[in-house]
Amino acid sequence: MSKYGVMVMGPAGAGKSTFCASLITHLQLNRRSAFYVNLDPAAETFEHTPDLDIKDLISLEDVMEEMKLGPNGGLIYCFEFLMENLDWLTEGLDSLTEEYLIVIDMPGQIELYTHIPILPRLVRFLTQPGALDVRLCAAYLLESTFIIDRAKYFAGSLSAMSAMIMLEVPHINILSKMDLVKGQIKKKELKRFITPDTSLLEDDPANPKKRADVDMEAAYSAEPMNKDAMMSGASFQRLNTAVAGLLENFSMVSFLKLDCTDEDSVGAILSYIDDCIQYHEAQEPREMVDEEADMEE
Ligand SMILES: Nc1nc2c(ncn2[C@@H]2O[C@H](COP(=O)(O)OP(=O)(O)OP(=O)(O)O)[C@@H](O)[C@H]2O)c(=O)[nH]1
Ligand SMILES: [Mg+2]
Repeated sequence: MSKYGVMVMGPAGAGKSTFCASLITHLQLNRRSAFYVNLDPAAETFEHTPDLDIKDLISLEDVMEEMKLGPNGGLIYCFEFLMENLDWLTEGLDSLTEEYLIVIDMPGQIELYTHIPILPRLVRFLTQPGALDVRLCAAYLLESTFIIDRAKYFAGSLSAMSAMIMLEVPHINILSKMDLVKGQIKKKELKRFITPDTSLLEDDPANPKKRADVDMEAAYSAEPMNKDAMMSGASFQRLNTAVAGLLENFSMVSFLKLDCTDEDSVGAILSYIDDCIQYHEAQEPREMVDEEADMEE
């Protein structure tokens, strides 16, 4: 019997835990079963108490103190420890039926999603047929305020693509906190950020080529004079163009929009997740389940 789940990932502060909480509330309101797994050993407060919490296995505080590690090294240590104690996950998840949506809240350290091979191993373990066999969807959150700074938006999109390629499970990318940009940017303009491509750099306000008030000779001259100039200099623009071109060529990243304060928005994302993992195909018709329960009584 398969299980169904979503792994919520993304950089620090992207809104992962808030999304997990809104998703669980939405599932509960719709009479669906959720199982909340917290894999962030640094998380302290929760809107919904986790059903399974990595802190019961290992504490980041203890690791930092005993191993003399900083928060990032400590987190990697915690994940390595988790990988050596996967029975803990098996025991926690084994009895779940296909009715449940397992919601996994991940930490925000970007190292986890880029160059350390722990996550692919964890995902392979969770999805392994014949074992836990979780049909897993990865949801990668990026904060929508990033779109104001094109360079940040492309860097974030690149990390989303890197996670996508690394994990090899159905994947959705989400621009979170849409309520923060809705009033500030026109709808038509917002639409352009659904799929990252090089055209977004053509009218980048930070691109000196596009700014009449910038002395072009100076902007493209050899050495930047200060940090701001460095972030808008010619080599930086070339780098951004290359990154944007890469994203366009791969044509893998596109974003769904999420506003956690809006129930419909959370519901729409849940529909995408359900489709990705074919959740509904595995469910018995609800009426039949209810009837059977009535007959047994
Ligand atoms: N306006 C608005 N704020 C949000 C939204 N989602 C999250 N936030 C805020 O963003 C901040 C970070 O949210 P979290 O959910 O803790 O983010 P996270 O990705 O879990 O953070 P880490 O676990 O530390 O990486 C909090 O102050 C939230 O209240 C949203 O949809 N709209
Ligand atoms: Mg969090």
